[in-house]
Amino acid sequence: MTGPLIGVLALQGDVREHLAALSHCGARTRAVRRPGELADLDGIVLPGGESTTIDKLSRIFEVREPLVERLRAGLPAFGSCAGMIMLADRVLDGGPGQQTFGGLDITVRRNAFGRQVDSFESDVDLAGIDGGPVHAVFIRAPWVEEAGPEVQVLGRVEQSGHPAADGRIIAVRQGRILATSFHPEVTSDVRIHRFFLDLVRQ
Ligand SMILES: NC(=O)CC[C@H](N)C(=O)O
Repeated sequence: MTGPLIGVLALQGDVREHLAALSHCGARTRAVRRPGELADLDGIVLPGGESTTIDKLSRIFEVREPLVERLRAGLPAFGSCAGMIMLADRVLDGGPGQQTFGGLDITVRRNAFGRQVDSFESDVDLAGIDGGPVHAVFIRAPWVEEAGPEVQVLGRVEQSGHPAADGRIIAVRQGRILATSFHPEVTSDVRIHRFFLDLVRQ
């Protein structure tokens, strides 16, 4: 049996880390830069990086429109950090003219944790992820400020040592779209990638 074919949008960001985690979990992978590379994908990962840059490059590479269409048509997707921003229908504190691909009925706030807690790590319990909390790495991360009725909240920051961060939504799922504020791809814990592959196979 061959694994599902998962693309990683490879315009900017931590593409290699996602490719490695997906391969480790048995997926076939493809770095995606051009529209034609979307054709036969079973799912796509939008990496962490810089959402304003990914937005601009997606238009320059003319991959934005076909990707938005595939997402609307139900292509399963997982976005981490900047990838979460790209999947959000609404962004607060976006760059000038910043656009997203959309797909998740959420409002995200960019760089939400602010200067005091710019980057931090915290153990978080996530619904649907067995085997104990996930060690979450946040790097100038967004949080989910509002989530629509179809969105399942999978996790929040708890007891991080940063009162301003505690209680904030940092992992969500809507149908077969998954997003985390943090970067599972920079740790050796592949449970979230496995969870995504289970969504793809559903
Ligand atoms: N680590 C990240 O992906 C940071 C996201 C970045 N702050 C953005 O706005 O896109």
